[in-house]
Amino acid sequence: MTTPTTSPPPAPSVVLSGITHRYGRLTAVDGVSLSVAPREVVCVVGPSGCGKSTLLRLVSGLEAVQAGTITVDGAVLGSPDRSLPPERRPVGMMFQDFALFPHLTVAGNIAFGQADRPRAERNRRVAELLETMALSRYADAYPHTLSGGQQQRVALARAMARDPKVLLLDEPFSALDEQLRRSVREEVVRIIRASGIATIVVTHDPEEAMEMGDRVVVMQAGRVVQADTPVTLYKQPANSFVARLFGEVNRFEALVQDGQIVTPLGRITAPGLPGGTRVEVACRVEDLELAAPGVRPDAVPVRVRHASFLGSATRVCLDVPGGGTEIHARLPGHVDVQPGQELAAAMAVERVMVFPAG
Ligand SMILES: Nc1ncnc2c1ncn2[C@@H]1O[C@H](COP(=O)(O)OP(=O)(O)OP(=O)(O)O)[C@@H](O)[C@H]1O
Repeated sequence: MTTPTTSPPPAPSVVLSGITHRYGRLTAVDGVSLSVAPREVVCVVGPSGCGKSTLLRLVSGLEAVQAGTITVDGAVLGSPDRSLPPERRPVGMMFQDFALFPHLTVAGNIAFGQADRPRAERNRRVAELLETMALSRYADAYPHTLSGGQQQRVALARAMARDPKVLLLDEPFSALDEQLRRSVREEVVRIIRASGIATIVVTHDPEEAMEMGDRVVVMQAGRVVQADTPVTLYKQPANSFVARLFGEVNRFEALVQDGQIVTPLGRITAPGLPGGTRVEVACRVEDLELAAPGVRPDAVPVRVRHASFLGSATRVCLDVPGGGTEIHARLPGHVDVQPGQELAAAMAVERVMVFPAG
């Protein structure tokens, strides 16, 4: 019998280790370690000011590393005592305002920054990228004559022109309107994956991070709170902040009593938690189940406050009589409920999350 073999995961291409960065007295990045493998897309997500862009600026060389090390394929790009200039780093960048040069054609924009390459090699690479991006027929067009999505692809081609080992995208789609954003995003991810380049995408949009990232790194106040696959982040968030980032939740503060947590929606068991522990119980709106009164013994009476039909789902706002608690449910499709209607609500206990009270 042969022993089944699994191929080892690829060695990380870019490795950030122990990165701390201060602007004066403000610590923008605080002890961040992160690695990205070839072919991997890692999304860094978090609220404004949590240090996402600073991380990218450190990798690109626009900021000098103060503490920690950044390597690509084992070679040091930046550390407190060694810093490769930005233009010598094997790093491609596409930033928010992907400013194309208006006076250069599409081909000229892509060729920009390759001046040190022999002309034939440069032309070959430009033609290759034009084809990859489905832009060949626009080679001689000027940027202002292109759609937003096409301009985005030119910017991506420019970032990839020097065959970087690492690609950095900072809020790459924020200039596009909602409709265009989705299709351009899909297209860009397809191109990046086919290229095999290790990619870090910074976004403040959790849905965008889940859609694009093989792994998503959640940052808060300069620190990595959790780095995981989108599914793990959603199902096993490290804390309440991460849980709320990836979807609307009902939250209750409660006390553990005799191995149980008493919530406005009934009791749940709390194995291993000592009595008197203060906890936060979080239940996603889609994990709140509604039934007619009296049907489910585990459900508590609730009253509909109002309901909104959202197309693919109905969001229902409910009162739990007695405690003054307001809760929300999100039910698939169109559900016909009326304000004032009496119902019963229960949490899908197997998916309820319990965190230490903040
Ligand atoms: N050059 C600078 N000088 C001083 N403070 C800065 C500088 N650049 C960033 N900061 C501060 O560092 C913190 C992190 O900024 P950074 O731009 O990395 O965050 P971010 O998560 O990318 O935010 P956003 O999503 O708003 O772009 C913020 O408090 C910001 O005000």
